[in-house]
Amino acid sequence: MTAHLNGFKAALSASKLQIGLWLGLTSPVTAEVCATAGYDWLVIDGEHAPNDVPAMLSQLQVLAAYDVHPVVRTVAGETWMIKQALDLGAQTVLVPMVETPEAAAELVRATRYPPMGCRGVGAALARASRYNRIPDYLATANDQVALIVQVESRSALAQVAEIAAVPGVDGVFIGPADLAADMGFLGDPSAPEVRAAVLSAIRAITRVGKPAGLLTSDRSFAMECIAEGAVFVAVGSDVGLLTSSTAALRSGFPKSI
Ligand SMILES: O=C(O)C(=O)C[C@H](O)[C@@H](O)CO
Repeated sequence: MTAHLNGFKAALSASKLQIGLWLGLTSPVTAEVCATAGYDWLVIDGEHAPNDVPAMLSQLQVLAAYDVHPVVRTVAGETWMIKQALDLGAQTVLVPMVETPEAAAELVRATRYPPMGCRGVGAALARASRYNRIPDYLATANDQVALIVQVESRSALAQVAEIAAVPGVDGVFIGPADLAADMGFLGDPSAPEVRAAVLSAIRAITRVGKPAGLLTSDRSFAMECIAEGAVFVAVGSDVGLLTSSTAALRSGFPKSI
């Protein structure tokens, strides 16, 4: 019996649309508020938000009570970072700035136990195995772990089909902000050239039978990407929602005299 099925991985494999939200506030309280809003996945962002290991752990613990899938984004694709995220209990890891199929293959190895990979065995101490209370954790972990790689440069985009096709890559996320920067549109992920590149990448990923994903807070572009075949689409962030709604609320009242 597999005690911890990765429903998100199964949904991606079945091309079942998954709508997500970015978590950058590092709070288990706000994570729990977001967990009851109806999203399918929530990204605990360790790349651009100060989500350190204790913060990741507390958010993973609160999210476990809800029907939402936590995804942990590591700062980079270092084997030790991935090992730490998986042992914390993340079943799906998102790794930024993946440039080549070879790099993707190394990341696959980092997420899987031998003989498929090189993930270090520490289940006896790890929340991932519920501290060894999941009897078949080691035997089933490789099948339940999901690796999502981020493609977010012109050079990576040129090899996106090859990256997507790497066995063990369970999804490819296109990063519009970094792709825009690399394309010369720093700060403008909505530039027509960037959007065209994102849509082209979605088609290429889908053609090799892998799920494509992205983050965009532009609803019309999100719907366009979904129509193009995107499967896992994050549509905003807790930070963005808080900054915009707090300002909007205040603007409805007279300025302080
Ligand atoms: O490049 C991107 O876009 C992403 O990878 C998502 C961003 O990093 C996210 O933090 C929003 O800025």
